[in-house]
Amino acid sequence: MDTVLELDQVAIRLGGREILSPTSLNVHRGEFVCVIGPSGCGKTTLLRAAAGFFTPAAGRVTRHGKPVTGPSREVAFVFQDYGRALLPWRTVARNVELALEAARVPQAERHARIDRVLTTVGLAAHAHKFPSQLSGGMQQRVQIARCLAQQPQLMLMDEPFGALDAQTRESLQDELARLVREQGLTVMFVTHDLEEALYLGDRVVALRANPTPDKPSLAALINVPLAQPRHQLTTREDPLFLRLRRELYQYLEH
Ligand SMILES: Nc1ncnc2c1ncn2[C@@H]1O[C@H](COP(=O)(O)OP(=O)(O)OP(=O)(O)O)[C@@H](O)[C@H]1O
Repeated sequence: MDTVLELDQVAIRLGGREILSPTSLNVHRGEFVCVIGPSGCGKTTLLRAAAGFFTPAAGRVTRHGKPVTGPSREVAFVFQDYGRALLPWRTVARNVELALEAARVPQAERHARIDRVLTTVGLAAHAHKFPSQLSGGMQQRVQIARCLAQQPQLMLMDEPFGALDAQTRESLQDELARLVREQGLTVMFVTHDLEEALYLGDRVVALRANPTPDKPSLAALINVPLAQPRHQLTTREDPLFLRLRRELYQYLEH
């Protein structure tokens, strides 16, 4: 199996406190791994360590077998706060273009690439609008389009749908799942919503807050062998979904 990301006994200390106790985890190509856990348990910290934003106090992070020493253009980050992630004075197309500018893609190739990713997320007709003219869900799709334009090896998503209403959240979940299937994306996705993690993930990592030597950060790592494509009604009613939900709930409680 092609391992994109490997965390080997990674510990993170911040402000003199061990936020993440030694944690090991592999993410394979084309895999969707969700990270859940109570507020403050270190989900974002784990994602940032994977992105190379933090130097681990112990252990090592490797991508395709090479040590991660800092941020890379091969990794795209999607933030919950789309309002701050997008530049309000740039149109949708020009916001997507930021990724191509950073990658020094020649001007002549940019238009076609922008058009392609905006079509992928259903925003081709809105290319010339400004973020303030779009709904929250559409703005989040612009952020996702910008990441796709980057053609990353790994997409790190930090509660990307946390600020959206329930209906928009469900349609974006399905859109993201489709993109991942069609484009073979590799995703690490943080959420505090256990059901969202099970609905989207091939595997779910559960972290616990306040780790101790006998209760480390990694509370559980479970496989989610639910059939693809998933469906908002039938998947969530599937007895396996309900059993895994109960299992994860118990891990997080204790
Ligand atoms: N730069 C930093 N310096 C010191 N402490 C930090 C820093 N960044 C995060 N922390 C602390 O690390 C802990 C974990 O934070 P993190 O944001 O990773 O948690 P989380 O699980 O993503 O939380 P939430 O679900 O609330 O977003 C928190 O107690 C936080 O206060």
